[in-house]
Formats: sequence, C-alpha cells, structure tokens
Amino acid sequence: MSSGKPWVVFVLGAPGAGKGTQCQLICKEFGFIHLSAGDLLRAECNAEGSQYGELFKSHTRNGTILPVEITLKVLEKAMKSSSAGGEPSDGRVGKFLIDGFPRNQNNLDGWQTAMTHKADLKCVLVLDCPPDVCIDRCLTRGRTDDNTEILGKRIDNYLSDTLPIVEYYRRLNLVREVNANLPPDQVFQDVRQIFQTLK
Ligand SMILES: Nc1ncnc2c1ncn2[C@@H]1O[C@H](COP(=O)(O)OP(=O)(O)O)[C@@H](O)[C@H]1O
Ligand SMILES: O=c1ccn([C@@H]2O[C@H](COP(=O)(O)OP(=O)(O)O)[C@@H](O)[C@H]2O)c(=O)[nH]1
Ligand SMILES: [Mg+2]
Repeated sequence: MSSGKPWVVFVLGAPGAGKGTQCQLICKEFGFIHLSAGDLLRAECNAEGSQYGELFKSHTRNGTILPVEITLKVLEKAMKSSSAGGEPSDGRVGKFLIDGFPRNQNNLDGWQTAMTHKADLKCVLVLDCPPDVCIDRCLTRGRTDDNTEILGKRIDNYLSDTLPIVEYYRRLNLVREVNANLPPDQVFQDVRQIFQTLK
C-alpha cells in the first residue's frame, strides 16, 4: 500500500564502491531520481558567492563530512525542485535514490528529525567493495579530492562513522548488500533483483 510519501532508497558504500555508477543504471531501469549528496554539495558550495565555499574546501581537504544542516538543505531543495518530488500527474509519488548519505550519526540524526515523517525509506543499498579496489578506482576517476592521502582518510571515516549507520539500518532489516567488486553490469544484476522486489 502506498504511504503517499516519496520513496527513498539510501545508497551507501566506500568512496569508489560505484554508488554513482549503479545509481545511473537504477534510474534508467526503475525511474528513480538520483540525488548524489556529494555532487549537490559540490555544486552548492562551489557556486559563486556561496557562504559555504571555504567550509566545503576544508572538509574536502580533510576527507570529513559537512554538518547535516547544509546537506539537508541541498537534498530538500533538490527533492522539491524535481518534478517527481510532488504528486506526479499519474498519481504516484516520486522515487529518490539518495547517494552517499547518511554517512555518520550527525547525518542520521538530522534526517530523522527533519525527514523521516516526509519520506518512505524503502531500503538501504550497500555496495561492498574492498578498500584497495575502491582507492584504485578513485585514482582513475581523478576528482580533485581523489588523491591517496585524502582517500585514506575518507575510507577510514567510512569504516568508523558510516558502517555503524549501516548496522543501525541492518537491525531494522532495511539493508540490502551486494558485492560491488565485480564489473558494473554484474553488480547491477544483483541490484536489479533488489529493486524488482520493492513495493
Ligand atoms: N563495478 C565497477 N568496476 C570497475 N570500475 C567501476 C565500477 N563501478 C564504478 N567504477 C569506476 O570507479 C570510479 C568510481 O565510481 P563511482 O560510481 O563514482 O563511485 P562512488 O560514487 O561510490 O564514489 C569511476 O571512475 C567509475 O567509472
Ligand atoms: O552527505 C554527505 C555527502 C558528501 N559529503 C562531502 O562530499 C565529499 C564527496 O562525497 P561523494 O559522495 O561525492 O564521494 P564519493 O563517495 O562518491 O567518492 C565527501 O568526502 C564529503 O566531504 C558530505 O559532507 N556529506
Ligand atoms: Mg559518488
């Protein structure tokens, strides 16, 4: 039965696990809207005159996570501005993939306070990939924050701060985990099975 609220699926995994890559495939086949918290934050904070420019740079340099208020602001704005955020004309509610969030307890607390009652969290997709593979992938991706030193910190933060969030959702039976150490189309075979069963 529909709750009348937009569907949300969180997509988690270490940097380079393939969150963005799998989200694109999910959107194509299942009509979700992809909201990458990292991409939205980069766009907001790097925009000319942004009040968060310096803060974002310092978090990027240190591989740390911004305060949740900023992330929620960009996520809510993106959900509202997307046509699927309201009631689409066919009467169904929108479906959002939130990629790279919630990454720590501060993110989770902020989401629970502001959004739990506004969204129907369907599951948490977790892409499982060994750190050395993730680092190699990021080094070929070549974003400015993709250097060995910062990546090491981002992976450490994933293990210490994000995995407890995964465990929290596992206890709620919401985690769907796939082996992401395979070529993208093979990872997607498992991902597809998960999305086919969502209702
Ligand atoms: N399953 C995969 N196998 C090999 N390379 C991959 C795979 N998934 C993604 N990549 C590549 O690894 C890099 C990181 O992928 P991305 O989707 O940006 O990961 P994330 O969003 O989790 O950091 C990109 O260059 C991407 O093309
Ligand atoms: O909820 C989030 C998501 C991302 N970030 C910041 O944005 C960077 C890049 O995130 P992204 O998800 O793009 O990285 P990826 O996991 O894809 O490498 C992170 O290192 C953080 O500094 C953040 O502060 N909060
Ligand atoms: Mg990404």
